[in-house]
Amino acid sequence: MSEAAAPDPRVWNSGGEPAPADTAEPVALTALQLLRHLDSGPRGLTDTEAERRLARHGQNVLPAARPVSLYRRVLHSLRDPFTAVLLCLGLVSVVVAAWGTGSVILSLVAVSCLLRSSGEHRADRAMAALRESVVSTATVLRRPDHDGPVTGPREIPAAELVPGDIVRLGPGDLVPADVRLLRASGLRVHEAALTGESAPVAKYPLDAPDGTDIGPFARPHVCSMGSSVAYGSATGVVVATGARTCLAAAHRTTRRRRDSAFDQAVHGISWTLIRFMLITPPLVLMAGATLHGRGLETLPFAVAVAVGLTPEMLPVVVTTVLARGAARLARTHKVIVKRLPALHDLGAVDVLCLDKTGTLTQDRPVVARAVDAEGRDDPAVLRWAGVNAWWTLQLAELPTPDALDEAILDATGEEEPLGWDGVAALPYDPVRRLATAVVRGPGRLGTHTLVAKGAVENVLERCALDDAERERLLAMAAREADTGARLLAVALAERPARRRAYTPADERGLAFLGFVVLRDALAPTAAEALGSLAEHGVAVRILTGDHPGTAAHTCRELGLAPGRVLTATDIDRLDDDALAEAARSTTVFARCAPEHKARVVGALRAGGHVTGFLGDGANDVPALLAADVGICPKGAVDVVRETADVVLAEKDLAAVDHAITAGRFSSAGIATYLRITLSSNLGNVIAMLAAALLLPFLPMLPAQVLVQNLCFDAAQLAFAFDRPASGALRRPARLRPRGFLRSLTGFGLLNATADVATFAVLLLTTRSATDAQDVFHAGWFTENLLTQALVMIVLSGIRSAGAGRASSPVRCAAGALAAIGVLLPLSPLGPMLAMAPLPPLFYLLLAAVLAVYTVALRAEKLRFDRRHA
Ligand SMILES: Nc1ncnc2c1ncn2[C@@H]1O[C@H](COP(=O)(O)OP(=O)(O)OP(=O)(O)O)[C@@H](O)[C@H]1O
Repeated sequence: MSEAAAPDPRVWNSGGEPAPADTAEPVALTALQLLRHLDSGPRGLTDTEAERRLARHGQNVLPAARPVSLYRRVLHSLRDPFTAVLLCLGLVSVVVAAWGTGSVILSLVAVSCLLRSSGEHRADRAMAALRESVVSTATVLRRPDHDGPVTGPREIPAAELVPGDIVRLGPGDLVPADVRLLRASGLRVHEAALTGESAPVAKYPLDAPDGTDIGPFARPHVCSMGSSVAYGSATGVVVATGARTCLAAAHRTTRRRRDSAFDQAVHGISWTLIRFMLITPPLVLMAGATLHGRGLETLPFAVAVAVGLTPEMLPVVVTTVLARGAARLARTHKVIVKRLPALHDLGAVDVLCLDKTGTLTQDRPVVARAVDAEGRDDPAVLRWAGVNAWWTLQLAELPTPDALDEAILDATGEEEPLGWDGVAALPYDPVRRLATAVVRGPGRLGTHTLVAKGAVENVLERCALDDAERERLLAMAAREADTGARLLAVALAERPARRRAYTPADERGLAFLGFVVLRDALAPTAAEALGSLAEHGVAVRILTGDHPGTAAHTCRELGLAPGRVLTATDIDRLDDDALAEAARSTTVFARCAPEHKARVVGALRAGGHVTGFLGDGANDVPALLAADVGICPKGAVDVVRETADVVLAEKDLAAVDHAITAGRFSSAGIATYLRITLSSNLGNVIAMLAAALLLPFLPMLPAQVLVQNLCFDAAQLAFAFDRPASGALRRPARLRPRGFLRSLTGFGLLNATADVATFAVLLLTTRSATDAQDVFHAGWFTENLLTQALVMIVLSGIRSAGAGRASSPVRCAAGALAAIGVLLPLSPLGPMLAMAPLPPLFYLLLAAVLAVYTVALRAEKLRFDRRHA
């Protein structure tokens, strides 16, 4: 194809720019005209042509999905609330000509921005590399050059699609670009990410659409990038890719999530501190003016005290701890965390929702027998189930057999049900829990036979039966299910042949035929993993589409008491509050459609639980989005992998248990860092304010406060490389801002008391010195750094609830901090920072203060551990 004849890039630009006036609106083209317009055909593009189009149109990725440059990242990090406040304080210092304070604060901002952005950049690159291993693919028809034979559909990375490509869509596929439908079979797509509509929407081909502008996402014959196939299948032609899709034009992303538990915690802590930081300078100024008649000259000190409260390294430590935890998890257990904060949320999970099939069982069902309405073996029931499975798959645009269909086809042992021709199919749909094939028998041209198979309740309610007989059959099925069997009901109906399309409304008045009974063995690691999750304080909820009896039996076999099982009908009867209450004590929820799973997850979250959800089917997407952490196996359908936060190599509960433990280690690392930093900072600020009120001179000069801050910040980086304490954490680790900040008060007050005691020692030992102020400053500097080193050593074992010692990076950093604290005032730098050497008696008395402080700190730590055990 010549460049001139290349498809008009605006061909589907319906999200924004109007179509050019001199061309027909492509929306209104017939399918054939559109194929011609795109210079494509039903057999797809040639490989060479596809390559040329890829070079011309670029990769099929949304602009937002492109990597962020380091430069943009630095700019972005200035938007962090701490950095913004520091920046303001630095600028205020410059405005009042406090050059020293201003330049130290601004360099602090620069260093923390650089460290944070380079850390995030590295973490993102590592995450991108991990994500590549779970890249989305598309099923495309391409033909070799020079009219060679068609090679059949093949999988290519979705990013390589070009306009004119012919794609096939099946259940669970992400719609990889904007696609005009050419053929479809029972297709319904989820468009929640585009339109907010949670129910799946029917899509079907229109040969000659009327071109009325009904909005980019409302056209029934077009599937937009960002939607996903709920069920059914289709073949279509790609009309727009990447930045030219309606999704890109509408400036939306495919997923919008609420703040996770982690984001909420960090925001909560940050904003409380920022409020303190903002009220500190006016307080110091007012106190200085009232008590000592000081004016604006106190401002640099006031600013330095506010800076002293900031955990500047928070973003750096958080990013590094989470990125290292995620990398370790990928290396050791092949678990990929796609969103870093999800690692913390994993550690906080206290309820894990699972589906049954494939998680507790192997999802390798085998047919045990087929029985008629009286419970007698009847091979005809299996044969009809085979006809249904064969033709629903054959008539799908993209056949995606599930394990039940495969088991039935294996059991019938026939390549093709002889003599039966497929007429139409209503593919399996998890809401109707039914699949129907319409077939024509040998020599029966005037008759169509509807063969329905599906969940017992759903098939029986479509059968022409009196209530007593229906009840009898339901009870018979329940007895089988109570033995752990999975059941499919099969029913038939004969109808006069017709050309009109079949719809679910035709699945009425069926004649019940019998049940196919299947068995699915337990997953080998499930029982052990359930035990381990229970030991780690994680409650499990089973949300399954299967029969309540089958689900309860499976749980019992795995040692999980099922209690009273709630079904979808029960869930529908409960309002949100009642469901939240019921979800606290119910373990098994059966016959769940996708929205029931999402409602139960939502109810658990509303009840204050941090909830994880493990699923792999397209019907699990709403629940994955509703959960704090969505988990799926690598083999899950595209839309699930795209939606989930955590991807496992296999659907293995043991891997989830490992991931939860890894999340707890990371959260514990961050909490330890915050606890140590904030309690020291809080203690220092309280003591500094007290001293500023009582002393006739400033207790520390602004430059001294800032140098001390810099040293402490640098030492804090060691927490990013802290090794997790040995022994898994036994409880969910969630950062709760209020409780967390409250828990600091004890440590903060102890620190302030040690400071004030030193203050007394200093007054005692330096009263007669000629350079009393410089000696005082040096003494306090030394004591501050020594107490901070002590806090690092004593409190870093806190994460393991009593056990464990500070890891070596933390011990080295604490040692360096202590050395600087003692040596700096004695070094040539001392006089430059207005510090003078201290008398030996001071060191002696300081040692006594520190000894008492250590004992008190250990006692408070024990009390803390006991309270949190
Ligand atoms: N291909 C199919 N054809 C007909 N009926 C089916 C088919 N697949 C599943 N069903 C019926 O629908 C029910 C629900 O299936 P669904 O896939 O929602 O859940 P599940 O696989 O049973 O359990 P889980 O939710 O634990 O994975 C099944 O128990 C079965 O009765």
